[in-house]
Amino acid sequence: MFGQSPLRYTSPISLTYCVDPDWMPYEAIRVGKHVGLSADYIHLIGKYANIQFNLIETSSWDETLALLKSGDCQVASMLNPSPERESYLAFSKPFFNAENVFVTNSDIPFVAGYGSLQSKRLGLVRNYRHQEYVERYYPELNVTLVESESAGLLALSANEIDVLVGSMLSVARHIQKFGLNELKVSGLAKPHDLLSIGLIKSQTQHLERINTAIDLITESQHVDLFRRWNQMTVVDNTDYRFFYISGAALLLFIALMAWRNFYIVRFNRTLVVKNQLLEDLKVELVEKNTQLEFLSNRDALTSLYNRYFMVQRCEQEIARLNRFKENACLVLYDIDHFKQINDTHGHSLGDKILCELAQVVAREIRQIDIMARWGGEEFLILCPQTDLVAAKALSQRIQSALAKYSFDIIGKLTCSFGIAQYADNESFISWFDRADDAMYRGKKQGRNAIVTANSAPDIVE
Ligand SMILES: Nc1nc2c(ncn2[C@@H]2O[C@H](COP(=O)(O)OP(=O)(O)OP(=O)(O)O)[C@@H](O)[C@H]2O)c(=O)[nH]1
Repeated sequence: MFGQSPLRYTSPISLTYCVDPDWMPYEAIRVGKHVGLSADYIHLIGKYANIQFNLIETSSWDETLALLKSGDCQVASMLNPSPERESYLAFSKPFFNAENVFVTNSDIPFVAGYGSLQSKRLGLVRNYRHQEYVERYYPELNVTLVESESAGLLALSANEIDVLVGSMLSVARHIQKFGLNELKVSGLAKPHDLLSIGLIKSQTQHLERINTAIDLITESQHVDLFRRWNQMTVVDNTDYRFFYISGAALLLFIALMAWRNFYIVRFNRTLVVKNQLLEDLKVELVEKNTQLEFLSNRDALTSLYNRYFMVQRCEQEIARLNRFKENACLVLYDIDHFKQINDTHGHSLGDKILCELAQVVAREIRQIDIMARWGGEEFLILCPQTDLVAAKALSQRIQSALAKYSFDIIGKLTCSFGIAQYADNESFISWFDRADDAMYRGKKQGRNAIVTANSAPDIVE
């Protein structure tokens, strides 16, 4: 898998090295053999730098660090620089970048950074660079040290800690390996890993040889190695039921609102039409009522007030007269020999003559006078604020108007008039009867007469 590269260093050298025995996929010792990503890099760098790396087996990272400090191990195959480590190691160029992550149980949705972990139990691998980092920058955090990332993940699973910091590739591998599916990556943790080779200070002269070898590693070789050791499977444990239910509820709500809106718009339209209809009906009703009022008060043939209305109006006038002690007269007039007109010219001409007469007389009376067709060819005029002299003058005016007027077909006609002035506290019947009596006396006395009726003897003109 590794391509051949020009060897600049012909004189071979030999160095002892140590690894983290439990940090897969970065590195580990399995059956006495160095395996993992750093094993491939050490092999490649050794080949390019002409260095024979001899593994010294350790059982923990602590032991590895102790052997490096004592000088028994001359090289650390893969580790991050840190201020503390720089006191006894020189570091090569970084040859592998990796993310560090916060791992939690799935009930913690997101970890924004160390600052958000105040109330949490934070797990860190003993002597990993993060311990040094947290002690320096976040000394207030509640830290629990674990022996390795795998031990930390098991502690997290057993709820002994709330959050563990580890390298993305290794924790992902351990989660898969142990089937810890309730755990998940909840955020990125600083600092970012820049993995290098560490050389003890007494061997610093070989650093250039190692850095040159690192430079010879091509991009495609880096990618090959990454792919070989990164077999991370992303397990999505998100419970989408809530989203589906919320989405369905939202859609249902929107549909209900749209349906409601549709019906409100339709209902409003119907309401507008119904209201218009109601308005039209109201107008029609007012018209009909006006018509009805007119019809109920009027004579259908002549359009004069009818007897019913006249009786009511006279009763009102009587109430007023009794209170204010004013004069008022009734003038009752009847067409002379009307039967002959009907008999000679027919009933329809008789009707026409009645209408013409109503118009001729209406022109002669005052605005405050009220005229009604009392029945047949008989008419009654109520004259408020009028004494006998004025009523007589009115009757004469009508008489002269008739004398001048020429009716259709028949030419001239005359009427007989009976006049009665209202007497204090008199009933309408009594008042009318006196006028009626006067009018009939006029008939008897030869017709075309104006006869007054009062407490004095009747005066015949
Ligand atoms: N055309 C027509 N005739 C009517 C109407 N109402 C009553 N008459 C007629 O009026 C006539 C009244 O006749 P009479 O009561 O004898 O009175 P007259 O012929 O006028 O005689 P005097 O009143 O005594 O002068 C009758 O022929 C009725 O039929 C009507 O609405 N139209």
